[in-house]
Amino acid sequence: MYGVFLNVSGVRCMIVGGGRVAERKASALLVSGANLTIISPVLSKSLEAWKAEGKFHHINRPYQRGDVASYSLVFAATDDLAVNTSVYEDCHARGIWVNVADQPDLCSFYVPATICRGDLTLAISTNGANPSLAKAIRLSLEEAFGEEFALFLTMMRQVRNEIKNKIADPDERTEFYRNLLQSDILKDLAHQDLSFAWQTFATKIKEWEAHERTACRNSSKPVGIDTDQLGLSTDPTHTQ
Ligand SMILES: C[C@@]1(CC(=O)O)C2=NC(=C\c3[nH]c(c(CCC(=O)O)c3CC(=O)O)Cc3[nH]c(c(CC(=O)O)c3CCC(=O)O)/C=C3\N/C(=C\2)[C@@H](CCC(=O)O)[C@]3(C)CC(=O)O)/[C@H]1CCC(=O)O
Ligand SMILES: NC(=O)c1ccc[n+]([C@@H]2O[C@H](COP(=O)([O-])OP(=O)(O)OC[C@H]3O[C@@H](n4cnc5c(N)ncnc54)[C@H](O)[C@@H]3O)[C@@H](O)[C@H]2O)c1
Repeated sequence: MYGVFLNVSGVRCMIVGGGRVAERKASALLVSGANLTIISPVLSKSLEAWKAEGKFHHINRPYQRGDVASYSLVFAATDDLAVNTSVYEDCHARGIWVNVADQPDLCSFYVPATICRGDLTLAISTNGANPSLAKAIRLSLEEAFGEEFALFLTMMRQVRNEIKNKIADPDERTEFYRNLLQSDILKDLAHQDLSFAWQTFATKIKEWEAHERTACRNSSKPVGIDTDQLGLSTDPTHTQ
């Protein structure tokens, strides 16, 4: 399997079926900004509520052959094997990417269990072998990856260009980020302490600049962050 993240914002997506599985797929698609249509004679309670809020277009009848024609991404999620197979055949004939809830062999893609923290997305797949394991791993990782990662990425987005300009060499940048992640910055953010986090960031930039000046004065030394010289431990449990 080849993992990708799809930009479905505004993309015409269709779900055939309106039960529990359709609801789970719809929820993730709507959060991602998909232009969603659901074909089903019956909708679950949550889907009815989202419909009332105008979140998707509902075609209130059973699937008819060819309904998928103008869609880019399709999910067959009825409880009827024959209907799901027809949806697959219609998509396959038109080169449309299709997910078939009850037949992994017919899927052109699987939906992974996902954790979203702002710009961070973690996706877990078992290649269809055991979705329950994917869910269990998601639940355990959710504890380890809190909202601090969303805050961290918001910060990094803001300073990305500045850092690129300041630290032009890609290897040095990698070293800088590695070093930054060994600092207290994520702990600061876990306590929602943004000003501490920015201070930690500023300290790391100053340390890099000081090192850069030293490197320029002593041209026989290779340019790069020497964590020993800075007194920084490479032990990830070490805190500054
Ligand atoms: C990850 C997740 C994403 C999502 O759907 O959002 C997802 N299934 C989830 C949960 C889940 N699914 C099932 C159970 C009940 C326990 C069990 O039977 O195992 C539970 C657990 C629960 O509900 O607690 C039953 C089930 N699932 C499939 C079949 C058909 C078959 O295998 O034949 C059957 C048997 C139906 C039956 O026998 O009637 C097939 C697929 N399910 C996939 C994804 C794809 C493979 C993903 C991978 O690579 O691992 C794939 C191939 C197609 C697809 O749907 O994309 C989501 C967890 C979200 C989360 O909570 O994090
Ligand atoms: N992939 C997964 O993650 C996963 C998980 C659990 C179950 N399943 C399988 O997925 C299927 C759906 O499960 P569910 O729990 O959502 O079922 P469900 O009974 O809750 O919902 C089925 C839905 O399909 C609709 N439907 C039936 N015939 C239709 C037709 N001709 N056209 C359009 N809609 C039609 C029904 O109105 C209903 O809304 C089952 O076959 C189940 O075995 C897959």
